[in-house]
Amino acid sequence: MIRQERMTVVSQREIAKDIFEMTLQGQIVQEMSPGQFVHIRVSDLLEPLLRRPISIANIQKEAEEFTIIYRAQGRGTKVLSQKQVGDEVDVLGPLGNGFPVEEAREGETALLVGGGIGVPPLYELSKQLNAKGVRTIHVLGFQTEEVAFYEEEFTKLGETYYVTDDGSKGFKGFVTDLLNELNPDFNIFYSCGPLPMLRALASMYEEKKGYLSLEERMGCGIGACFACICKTEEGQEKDYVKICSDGPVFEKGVVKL
Ligand SMILES: Cc1cc2nc3c(=O)[nH]c(=O)nc-3n(C[C@H](O)[C@H](O)[C@H](O)COP(=O)(O)OP(=O)(O)OC[C@H]3O[C@@H](n4cnc5c(N)ncnc54)[C@H](O)[C@@H]3O)c2cc1C
Ligand code: FES
Repeated sequence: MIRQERMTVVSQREIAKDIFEMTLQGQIVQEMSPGQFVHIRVSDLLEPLLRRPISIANIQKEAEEFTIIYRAQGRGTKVLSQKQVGDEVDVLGPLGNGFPVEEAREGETALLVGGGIGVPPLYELSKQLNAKGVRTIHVLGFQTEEVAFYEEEFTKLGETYYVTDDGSKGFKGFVTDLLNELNPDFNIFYSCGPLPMLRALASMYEEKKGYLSLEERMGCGIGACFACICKTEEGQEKDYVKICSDGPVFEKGVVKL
């Protein structure tokens, strides 16, 4: 069930250049699953008015806490990065349909491919896959070393590779270049990141089962304003989907990339 709650900031730290990790406490954590997102009103003032959509990166139900990882780039996310421990934040969520963890079976291998600020939702996904006995391989792409994060966290969960545009950390190039070299053996893939990366993966692994999380500019976040519509591939039930309420995660082949 979608709810609006004033959640309390329990930690906030900069984990890479302009990349912040914020943990919030509140009751809606109980409803969260990997790949879903929250819609955050960053200020009680009139400006900035629109909420910002941010993925759920880590869920700790017992403590009623969840974590987001976000890049402070524009007006809204910069305001968010100034919040202090004890401040309250207006959160709407959890929103959307997340990654189907049940599609990977115990003993199978899942390939998780992330790019930039598409990496955060893969962390909770990997935790839940590992908890049910699925082996995970993580391939994480960033522009440079200074904006890369969570190496220790992902490495604890499975085989982890970093890829940077300039080679400052790990492999130099695109995640697809590394995947061509690695040629990993896996049963299913999950991915979140920039559209060109998702497009390249979908055509590279045409014969595999895969799920892609899409990012689109959003208004309401709950399916009411049509700000986030995308065309579907031919043969689909609907001609378009709303990323916020039908997604953000779709099976490969549903949305025209
Ligand atoms: C489902 C979903 C999950 C996301 N998860 C994350 C995450 O985990 N971490 C993270 O850093 N970012 C994430 N993003 C992107 C994030 O929402 C934007 O970077 C952020 O809204 C930009 O706001 P701003 O205040 O920095 O920029 P501004 O330029 O001030 O934003 C102006 C307006 O444009 C919208 N906007 C700008 N860029 C984007 C974008 N790329 N996607 C959607 N709306 C945008 C904002 O929501 C706002 O309404 C996600 C986006 C979506 C749709
Ligand atoms: S953001 Fe309003 S319909 Fe998706």
